[in-house]
Amino acid sequence: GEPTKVKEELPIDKGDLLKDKKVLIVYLSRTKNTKAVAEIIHKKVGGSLVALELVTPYPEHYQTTVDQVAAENAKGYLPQLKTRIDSIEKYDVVFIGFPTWGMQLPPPMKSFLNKYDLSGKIVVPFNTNAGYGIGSSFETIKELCANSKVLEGFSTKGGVERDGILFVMENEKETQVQLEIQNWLKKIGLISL
Ligand SMILES: Cc1cc2nc3c(=O)[nH]c(=O)nc-3n(C[C@H](O)[C@H](O)[C@H](O)COP(=O)(O)O)c2cc1C
Repeated sequence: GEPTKVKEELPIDKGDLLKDKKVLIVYLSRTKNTKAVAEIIHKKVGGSLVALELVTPYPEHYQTTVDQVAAENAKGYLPQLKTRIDSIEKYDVVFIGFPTWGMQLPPPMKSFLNKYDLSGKIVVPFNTNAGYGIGSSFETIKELCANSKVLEGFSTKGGVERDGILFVMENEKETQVQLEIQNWLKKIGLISL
């Protein structure tokens, strides 16, 4: 298949935890809210930005996708990833971004964490959701990254696809989320300004 697209950004003001560290930001996004959060983080910490893609994408139809995800979660099914990360071992800090799906970590992220060994790395979760929160997703990351240092994650309200509200990361919401991300990255020691 075609190679995975990786966007590169230079870091601006690395905090102590990021000095001499290589950053990877991997995210899953259907309606681009988590993607927008990933891009804000990328601007602030630099590194490589990668969108997680599947061999067989989920359907366009919302409820069909909800039902498929529920079935996959029930069976522990791990969908096959199209995305391949070149030499995961070279990264020290791995951001993991995803929407809440069925109050869980989405199956593609379970696939990612099953496929790539993040032992010894710093793992940083981030999330968007329809207002019902992160569910069990951050806990699942801790379980699947038992040998990583999992930092405090970031979560914000994104779209509500069920109600036809898709992308919301613009105007005042975008400005607000930029500020929240700035404060969060500072709090966990990844940026200094
Ligand atoms: C299959 C599916 C299941 C979802 N389940 C939940 C949920 O359990 N709780 C919640 O708050 N939002 C849920 N949502 C809404 C998304 O988490 C929310 O719209 C998010 O911002 C989407 O991120 P994205 O734009 O990066 O795809 C679900 C969305 C989809 C498509």
